[in-house]
Amino acid sequence: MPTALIRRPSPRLAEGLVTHIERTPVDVGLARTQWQRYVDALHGTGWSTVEVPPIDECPDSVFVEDTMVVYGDVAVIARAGATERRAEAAAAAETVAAQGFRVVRIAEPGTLDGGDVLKIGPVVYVGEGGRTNAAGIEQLRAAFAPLGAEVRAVPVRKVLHLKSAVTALPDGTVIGYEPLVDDAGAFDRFRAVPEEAGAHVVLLNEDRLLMAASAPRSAVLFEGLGYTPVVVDIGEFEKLEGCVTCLSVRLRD
Ligand SMILES: NC(=O)NCCC[C@H](N)C(=O)O
Repeated sequence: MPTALIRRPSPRLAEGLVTHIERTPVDVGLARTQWQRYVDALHGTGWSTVEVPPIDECPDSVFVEDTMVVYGDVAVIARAGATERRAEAAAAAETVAAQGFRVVRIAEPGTLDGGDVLKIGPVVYVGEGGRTNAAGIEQLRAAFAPLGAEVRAVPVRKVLHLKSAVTALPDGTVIGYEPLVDDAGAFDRFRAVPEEAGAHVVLLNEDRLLMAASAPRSAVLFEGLGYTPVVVDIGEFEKLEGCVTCLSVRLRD
C-alpha cells in the first residue's frame, strides 16, 4: 500500500503567506473539514497516511509537500525559500527518516521548496524562482544524480511554485494553464488545460487523478482522456496559494 505524509492544519492557518494573489479571509474550521476530506480521498483509493507532528506556530505547515523531495530511498529535506517556513522541516525530516528514507539536507545558501519539484520517471524538473534558487537546485542534483535522476531547472516567475503551474498525467504528459506557464517548451510533452487549478493533479494510481473542485472543465477533459477524476474541495487552501499536491508527500518508491 503506498504511503503519504500529511500534516494537520495549524490553528493559525489564516495567517499563511500569500504572494501572487490577493488575501481573502480563511475559515479555519472549514479548512479542517476540507483537509479531512482530502485525507479520506487518499484512504479511499488505497493510500495509508502518516502524520508529521503538527507545528501550530507555523501557519503554512499543512502544505507539507514543501518540506522535502523524495526520490528512490533518499529524502532531500528542503530549506524553505520563505524564512517563516524554515521551522517546518525538522519534524518532517524525523518522520520520513522513520519511514526508512536516507535524509539529505539542503544547506545555506541553497533554498528549495518541495512544491517546485515535479518528478516524471527519471526526469526531475525543478522550478527556479521566488522560493528555490540555483544553489538549492545544484544540491538536489548532487543528491539525486547518483540514483540515476536527471535534474532539469526550469523558470518559474508567474506563480508561487513550479507545481502551481504544471503537474503531469500518468503517461508523463505535462499539463498546465498556459497563461501561468513560463516555458511550456521546456517539457518533452505538454498539454494545455482550461483552468488554473486544472494544472494540479495528484496521481492516486494509474487512472485516478485527485484534483480540486475548482477545475470542472479540466476534469471533463481528463475524463475524455480515459482518467477518473477524484474531486475534493480545497477552497480554503487555494486562498493561500495551496493546491492538491502540496497537502501531502507521496512516498511511492
Ligand atoms: N506546494 C505548494 O503549492 N505549496 C503551497 C504553499 C502555500 C503557502 N501559503 C506559501 O506561500 O508557502
